[in-house]
Amino acid sequence: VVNGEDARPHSWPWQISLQVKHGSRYHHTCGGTLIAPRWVLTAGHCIFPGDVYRIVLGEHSMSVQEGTEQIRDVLRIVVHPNWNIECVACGNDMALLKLDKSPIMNDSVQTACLPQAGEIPAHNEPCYISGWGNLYTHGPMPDKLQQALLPVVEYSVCSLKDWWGINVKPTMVCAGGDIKSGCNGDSGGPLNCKGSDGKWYIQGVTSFVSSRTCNEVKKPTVFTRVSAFTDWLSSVSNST
Ligand SMILES: CC(C)c1ccc(NC(=O)[C@@H]2CCCN2C(=O)[C@H](CCCC[NH3+])NC(=O)C(F)(F)F)cc1
Repeated sequence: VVNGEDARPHSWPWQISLQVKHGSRYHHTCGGTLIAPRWVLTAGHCIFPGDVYRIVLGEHSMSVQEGTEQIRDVLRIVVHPNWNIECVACGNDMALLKLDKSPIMNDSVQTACLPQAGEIPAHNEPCYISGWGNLYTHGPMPDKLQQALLPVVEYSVCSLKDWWGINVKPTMVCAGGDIKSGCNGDSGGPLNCKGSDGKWYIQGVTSFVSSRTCNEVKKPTVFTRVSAFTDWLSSVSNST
């Protein structure tokens, strides 16, 4: 997250760290969201066949064992059938990970709310991106979970030719577009938007930013729009 701030610890209790095994050690590779006791939602582009993953829940500082961390193995990975790593502009950048067993739900680990099917976040709706992605392009990873307020940019603006043009689809959500943005390592994490009921809904899964610089003006962070995939999400997470 570029130009964000330390999140209050565990204030996004559905945020997870997806970690990949290299040799004998695991390291953070993507964010994700706990959407059901045994299911984590992340980005399709975070998943590489043959890699071994684990999920860390209740995390805040990567360097401090706070005692709130819970680690789970991944039993099954379901990447969206229409995700194509060669075409991030085509969308469908989503994957579901089934945990070997449910984490203990507490103040540091909770499931997130999913939006209604077809619900479109309004222009300028205040949403927060959260993640342990780079603090700036080619910059370091933060130790503590970061967050930044990214106002939603409606599709009619985000698809303008000097914005994302045809690279953005209606199955995506744009947010930000000035000095704050997601950055590499925030992939797969949530776009947290407060509903009129005061609850936080996951309206997006962090998908892409400008390949020139994470916080390029008129290149908002682009998210997979969760409300376009509610049928797929429930069909998979209700399967065995
Ligand atoms: C739509 C198309 C023109 C396009 C637009 C932007 C990009 N961005 C990028 O490639 C930049 C550079 C590093 C990774 N990256 C990204 O945007 C990667 C997804 C890459 C998937 C494709 N390989 N996502 C992230 O870094 C993010 F934002 F989710 F945290 C790639 C393709």
